[in-house]
Amino acid sequence: MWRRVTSVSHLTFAHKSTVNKNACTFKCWESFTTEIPRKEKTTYQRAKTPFITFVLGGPGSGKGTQCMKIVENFGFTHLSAGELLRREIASNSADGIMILNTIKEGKIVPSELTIKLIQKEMELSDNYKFLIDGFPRSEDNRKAFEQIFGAEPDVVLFFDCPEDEMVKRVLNRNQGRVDDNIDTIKKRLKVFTALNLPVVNHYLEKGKLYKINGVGTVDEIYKQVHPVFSSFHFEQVRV
Ligand SMILES: Nc1ncnc2c1ncn2[C@@H]1O[C@H](COP(=O)(O)OP(=O)(O)O)[C@@H](O)[C@H]1O
Ligand SMILES: Nc1ccn([C@@H]2O[C@H](COP(=O)(O)OP(=O)(O)O)[C@@H](O)[C@H]2O)c(=O)n1
Ligand SMILES: [Mg+2]
Repeated sequence: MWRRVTSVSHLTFAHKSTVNKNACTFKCWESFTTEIPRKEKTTYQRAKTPFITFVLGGPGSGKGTQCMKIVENFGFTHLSAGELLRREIASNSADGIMILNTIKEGKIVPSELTIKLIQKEMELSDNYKFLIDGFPRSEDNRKAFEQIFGAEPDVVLFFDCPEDEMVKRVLNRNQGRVDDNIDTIKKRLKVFTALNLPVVNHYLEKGKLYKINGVGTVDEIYKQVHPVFSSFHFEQVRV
């Protein structure tokens, strides 16, 4: 039996907060003690602390595609920073035009704005497992997240893919995105090398980085991803 907990600011990130312990609140679920604890329930479920995965990689490296498989298998909530920004453009918000121009130029939207959108989605969610896809894309993104959330990610996935493969995939993506053209992709690749790789190196040094070879079929790549999450002993949604 499950009951909903509406205010859990006292639980949030308390175990790993270094900056701002009460910065963010979440909804989550708590089990009654009358239920016999099942063996596979994890420390994370019992502690009810958010489990945060950052999903990094260049444009077209396969982040979104692999996130869908992680959601299917492990029940994560997928938050794509790019999707949240595109949704903001579509809603004609005050920042819409600035976001659109930034995306067309392949540049990075101000961190506080992107983090506000991520934070809102996390607060609306009843889940505690989050995939934050396409974030942080710069050291500024990373530092602002740590400052605002008072926490670091539990896992950082990095999809390593050669530029020519990424360009090919983006140009074939066919989702009507304003940035899926050769001019923007060239700019995005430069921004990726200059701003995103330092973030990758940061997490490598911290021992949190799982580097995945992003070349191969979707299933071949997922075979490398799956053990990362199995090792945390989440209940699998689907085998
Ligand atoms: N392993 C793969 N091999 C070939 N194409 C892929 C692979 N993974 C994803 N794609 C395709 O490449 C494009 C970019 O993938 P996507 O998941 O959107 O990447 P990202 O989110 O990193 O930009 C999509 O059209 C997707 O269907
Ligand atoms: N943290 C982020 C993520 C995306 N973005 C913007 O959104 C664009 C598209 O991001 P995305 O994650 O959807 O792109 P893909 O890597 O999926 O192709 C980026 O090129 C940036 O302009 C950002 O400014 N900051
Ligand atoms: Mg994507």
